[in-house]
Amino acid sequence: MRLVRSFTVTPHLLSPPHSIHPSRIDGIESGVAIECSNLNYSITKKQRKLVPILRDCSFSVPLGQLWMLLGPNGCGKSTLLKVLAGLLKPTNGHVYVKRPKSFVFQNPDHQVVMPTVEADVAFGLGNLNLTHDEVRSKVAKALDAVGMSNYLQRPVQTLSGGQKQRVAIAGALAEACKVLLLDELTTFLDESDQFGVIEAVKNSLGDSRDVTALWVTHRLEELEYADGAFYMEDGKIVMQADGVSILNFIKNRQSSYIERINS
Ligand SMILES: Nc1ncnc2c1ncn2[C@@H]1O[C@H](COP(=O)(O)OP(=O)(O)OP(=O)(O)O)[C@@H](O)[C@H]1O
Repeated sequence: MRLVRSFTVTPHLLSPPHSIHPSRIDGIESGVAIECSNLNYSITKKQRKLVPILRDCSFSVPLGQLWMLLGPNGCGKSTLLKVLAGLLKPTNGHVYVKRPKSFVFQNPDHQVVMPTVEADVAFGLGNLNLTHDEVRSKVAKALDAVGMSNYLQRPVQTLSGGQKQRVAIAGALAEACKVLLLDELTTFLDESDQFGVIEAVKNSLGDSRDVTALWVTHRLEELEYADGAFYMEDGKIVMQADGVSILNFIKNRQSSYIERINS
């Protein structure tokens, strides 16, 4: 498991009964890549006081789609993504995420660990007993999916933030990842890098749509790329809909908030 850059979460990190509902193991057949029901996550503070962070979250993401997760600062987006990745164990409720799954971190400077693009994308393939040609072929295919084929021998320190994110995603794809969990990748990026990364994620879903992505963002303009989206507030999923409906919902909420503070 890679703790820096993207990492593929191995099955043993998720232990039933908290993480997999028995009746949902067949989620793959029903066309679902991610599914949560009544998911709660709380932290214990001083004097054993339980503080809820995620409250009764129920939602699903269909296979082969790019979904986005939005909500105000501190509403629980990153925590939810970490629960889906298996980094945090839910307090109760059920989680199903198709495997293998990879989590890509926000900071592009934490994404790449090897000196060249080729070495970095090949990094996770080391234990798989592959021939040199097989590794090269997987690396080439993954870099093609994120539009970075011409960067094979580039030293990673010469890449932009968005290019580093794309290399991290290629690393996950090379490892045959089926679900990408992407935590605010575009926060530190300029506009061209931002849309380069979104295009790369869209392309990563593949022609056969066998990869699914869940993308946490603050940037409303990214919603036009989404097949669907969630809006969270105070640890709850408030709405699950298409990108346009979520966009309108957030804009209405922002307008009524501005009206309230101006009145
Ligand atoms: N280990 C922890 N200890 C105490 N509070 C925590 C812990 N982890 C998360 N929280 C709190 O839980 C809430 C949700 O945090 P989280 O980072 O998931 O929100 P977020 O929606 O991703 O925020 P942002 O958009 O600012 O990144 C916040 O109020 C945060 O302070």
